[in-house]
Amino acid sequence: MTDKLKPLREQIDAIDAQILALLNQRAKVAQEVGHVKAETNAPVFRPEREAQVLRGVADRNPGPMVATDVQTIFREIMSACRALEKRVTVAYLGPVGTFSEQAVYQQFGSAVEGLPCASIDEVFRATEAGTADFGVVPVENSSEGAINRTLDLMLGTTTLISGEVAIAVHHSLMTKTGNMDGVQVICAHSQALAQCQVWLNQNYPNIERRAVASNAEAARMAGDDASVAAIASEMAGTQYKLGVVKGHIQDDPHNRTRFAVIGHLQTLPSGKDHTSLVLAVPNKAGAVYQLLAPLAKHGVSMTRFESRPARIGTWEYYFYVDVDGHVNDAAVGKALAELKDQAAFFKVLGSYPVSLT
Ligand SMILES: O=C(O)C(=O)C[C@]1(C(=O)O)C=C[C@@H](O)C=C1
Repeated sequence: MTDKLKPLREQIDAIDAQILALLNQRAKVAQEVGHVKAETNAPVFRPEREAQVLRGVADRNPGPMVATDVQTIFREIMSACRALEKRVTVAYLGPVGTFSEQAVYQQFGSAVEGLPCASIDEVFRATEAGTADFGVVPVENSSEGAINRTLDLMLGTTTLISGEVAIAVHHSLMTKTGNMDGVQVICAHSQALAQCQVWLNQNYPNIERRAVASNAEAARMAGDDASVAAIASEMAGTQYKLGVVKGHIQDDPHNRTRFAVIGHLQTLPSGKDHTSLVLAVPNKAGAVYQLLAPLAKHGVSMTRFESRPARIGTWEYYFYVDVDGHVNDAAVGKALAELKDQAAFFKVLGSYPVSLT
């Protein structure tokens, strides 16, 4: 056995030496890129370029490595190279261990400075003020729909959406002991309680449920008190030394949350982009139908349509619309110019590469 392993391990050692040399060769080039950017004050993080590199390696991957694993490795390589240029700071809805934090690493890799914030409002404030270079905020969940606070804050922010990232959201029921003995309350963010309600009704109908600021906060509370069970990610459970009572308790096994990366960067076209807009129309019959006509006219597909009350006491709404393409694309540009002419309110939230996941 060991006789057979030895030459194979020698091969792996030799390949690793080549990988290491190549990684550092790449890092030196990235440092040069960093110097060029510093001279012109150009942005270090370029989401469109990173998306193109990640799509490219998946397209060219000969196997047997799985394309998504190759992307994970290259995301980390770019993250480490980027950190040699500048380590970007990214604000997110904390504390440590939230799905928002997971989204930060999914988008930026691990060579990044995470800045946990107490609320979505604070993520916007930190990014607007420049305390953080970017912010990551939840936009919608596949089971529960829009994250209304994020939509409301998008209206008035000076930041732009420069990227999007979607992650699978798997909830676990966890306690200090790994069992439910003596548990009096199940804590989680209201979204997580809603995403697990069928399972909770079936399994623990008589235990009180309490909404808290975040799932990670619930995990922290459970770590302090054996009468509290938390619904959170296993990552948060590890953080607060919890045992898993039951994993994957979300009602939808394909539960996902999409996050927006906000910042001051106008992302360039990557070849596969989305553009987000907010619109309002005068309150009259057929107005919404007419409003969207320019999209059809110029062959621009709408990928999302969401409405929010304008909160001015009348039955008026803001419409959040995502379309395929980038504002710099001719068809999107023409459609948006016509939309703008008709709308009572019009704001482009940003154009950015379509999420890889
Ligand atoms: O191409 C660039 O602009 C780089 O800075 C290099 C690099 C990379 O490592 O490939 C790093 C950071 C950017 O976000 C994009 C790509």
